[in-house]
Amino acid sequence: MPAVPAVAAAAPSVPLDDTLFDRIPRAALPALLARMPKAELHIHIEGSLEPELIFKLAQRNQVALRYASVEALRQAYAFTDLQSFLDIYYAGASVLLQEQDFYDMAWAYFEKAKADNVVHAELFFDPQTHTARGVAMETVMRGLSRACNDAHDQLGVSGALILCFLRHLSEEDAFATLEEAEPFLELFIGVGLDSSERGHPPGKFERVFARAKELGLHRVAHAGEEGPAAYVRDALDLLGAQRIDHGVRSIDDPALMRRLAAEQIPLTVCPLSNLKLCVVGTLADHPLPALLAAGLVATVNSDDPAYFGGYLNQNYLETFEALPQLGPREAYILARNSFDASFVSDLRKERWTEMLDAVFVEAANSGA
Ligand code: HPA
Ligand SMILES: [Zn+2]
Repeated sequence: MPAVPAVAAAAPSVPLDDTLFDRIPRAALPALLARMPKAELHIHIEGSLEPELIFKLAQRNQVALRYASVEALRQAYAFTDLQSFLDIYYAGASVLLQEQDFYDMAWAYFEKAKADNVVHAELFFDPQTHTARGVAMETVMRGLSRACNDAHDQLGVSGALILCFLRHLSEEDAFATLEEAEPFLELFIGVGLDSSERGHPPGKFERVFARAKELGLHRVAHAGEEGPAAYVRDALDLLGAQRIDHGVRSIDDPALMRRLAAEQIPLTVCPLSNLKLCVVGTLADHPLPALLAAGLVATVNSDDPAYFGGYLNQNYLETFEALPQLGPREAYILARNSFDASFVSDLRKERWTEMLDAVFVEAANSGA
């Protein structure tokens, strides 16, 4: 018996007939990847803070930085693991103080998302990083949600917010954060779990995730990025996670792979992040093709694009360039998966799928 199920059982239906993908030459892939509509489901909004904006906000708010210039800061972006990145990421976020700062950061992201033909983004934010510095929960919430509203109205990109608990902090701190966020329940759609994974298993947050469920919130969790496949199973069983962020270490556990495929649990995979944080040695070694071949609902995302070398289209482009197993069919499936795995209505998913189908039919008919 094969270790994992075949792809056909779980893959989304494809437009028209399957030969459509064969009519699209590989040379047309970069333009197609860029042009196709897509959703982004794993982006830490604080990780979209570009060095230029960090310096601008530092000046505006009179915050001292450890780096003398934009160039010096950028040069520090050489990471050996998750923690080496997180240290710089939290330092960068220290310039965010006013509602307008959070707005400016999120608006800058939405402009990049629009350019990448992202139709919908579900943004993680880390309130504890800000409330610990004396910034009010309301300041964070209002700035980010105003940017989401304006992105919808002015750019036609929809956005939703997911509040992440920092897993290196205590359960008590997470509970206090959720309580502080309760007056703003209409401004965010779910909770997540991020920060240092090793030594902080999902079980630590079982009760706070149960409370989030009671409040009617969606639940996602980072698991299996640096931590073991067992953390993915714990995120499902103990936290009731509806999506797994990263999850690439699931590849080590055939039984878990079968479960993820059977239950169609989406994984929000971030290839450039995995490369920059040394989760994989090269993109050519990335498990994305194996995850897709096993019938998992894998998606491509940027994680912390200002730190990891690119926004969403750059992730697609570099990943497809490095992995010849990925072609037009996989591009279609990844975009479809991004819609299917999002927390929106079936009607909206259908609309985006029709747009996606039209782009692929046109690419097949023009042979380019
Ligand atoms: O990739 C990540 N992993 C965990 N926590 C994070 N916080 C921002 N990015 C990440
Ligand atoms: Zn992440």
